[in-house]
Amino acid sequence: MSLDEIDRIPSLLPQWVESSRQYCINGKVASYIPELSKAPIEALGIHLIDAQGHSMSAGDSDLLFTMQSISKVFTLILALMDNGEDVVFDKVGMEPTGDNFNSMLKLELVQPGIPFNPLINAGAIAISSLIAGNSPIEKSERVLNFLRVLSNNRSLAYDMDVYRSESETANLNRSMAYFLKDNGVLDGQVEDVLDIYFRHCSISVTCADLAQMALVLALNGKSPETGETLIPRRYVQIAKTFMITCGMYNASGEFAIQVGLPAKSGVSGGILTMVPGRYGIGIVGPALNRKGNSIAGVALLETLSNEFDWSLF
Ligand SMILES: NC(=O)CC[C@H](N)C(=O)O
Repeated sequence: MSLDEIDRIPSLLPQWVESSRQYCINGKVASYIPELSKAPIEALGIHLIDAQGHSMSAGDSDLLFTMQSISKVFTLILALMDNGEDVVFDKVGMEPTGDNFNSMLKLELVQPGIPFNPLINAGAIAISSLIAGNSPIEKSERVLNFLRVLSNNRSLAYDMDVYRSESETANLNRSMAYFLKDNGVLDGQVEDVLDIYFRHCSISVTCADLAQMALVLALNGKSPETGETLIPRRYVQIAKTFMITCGMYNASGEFAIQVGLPAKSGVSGGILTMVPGRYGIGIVGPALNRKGNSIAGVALLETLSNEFDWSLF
């Protein structure tokens, strides 16, 4: 951390959170998964950890929320570690869609059945079928354990209410999964694959958990505590590239211009981002903008990135 930042972040962060919080009223909490609609619309929290383990937080950083699409970054990494690049990129592409995360439009239009990338729902469902394990339960446990290691939090667990709520209402994801199965993209039973997907989306975290996971990516896969390699550098590179090109849905270009950091958002209002080599950052703000990203969270990141010149570009 540069001296300037050490001095300024802790004192400025609370006021930046409060000024960004005012955008919440222009956003909407997701409700297509009924349980998510219970989230507090005015909440905004942030947690930052630097490479030396110093942490800072402000606002509602203790709020628990589900990872949702943020988990897709880590199932991609685990699928790469389990199968290698050739197998994974046989099932999913490497390109942004420009469409909504749950769109089916290009699934049939371009290369039938092959999702454009692993961060849209269709791509992440295909990735769920590539997680190694002898049973759907074992596969889900491997994902949860991987995230427990990366977050350095052994008690990470599912939010079963959100899990059930999504599982009961996921007609669109179900239809995509059956379409993928029909095109030979999914291995195994469709419902088993969907169960793995719903479970990893419903892993419950705080901003500190996201910041810790992000810090591992910021350090190119190394544990901040022990220096041990938790993820091969090549797979971190792939994940970070997808975060830049597709991590903020079809607002990824705008986010790259305004903030310029690899990031992944989720429909519960979480954002995981990092300043490579320096910080892991976790944010929550359940009020979403029209593209589905945390409206206040994006505003807060724009302020931070501009103040400290964090853009990679
Ligand atoms: N954008 C998201 O976070 C979407 C994840 C959510 N579980 C879904 O499939 O719809």
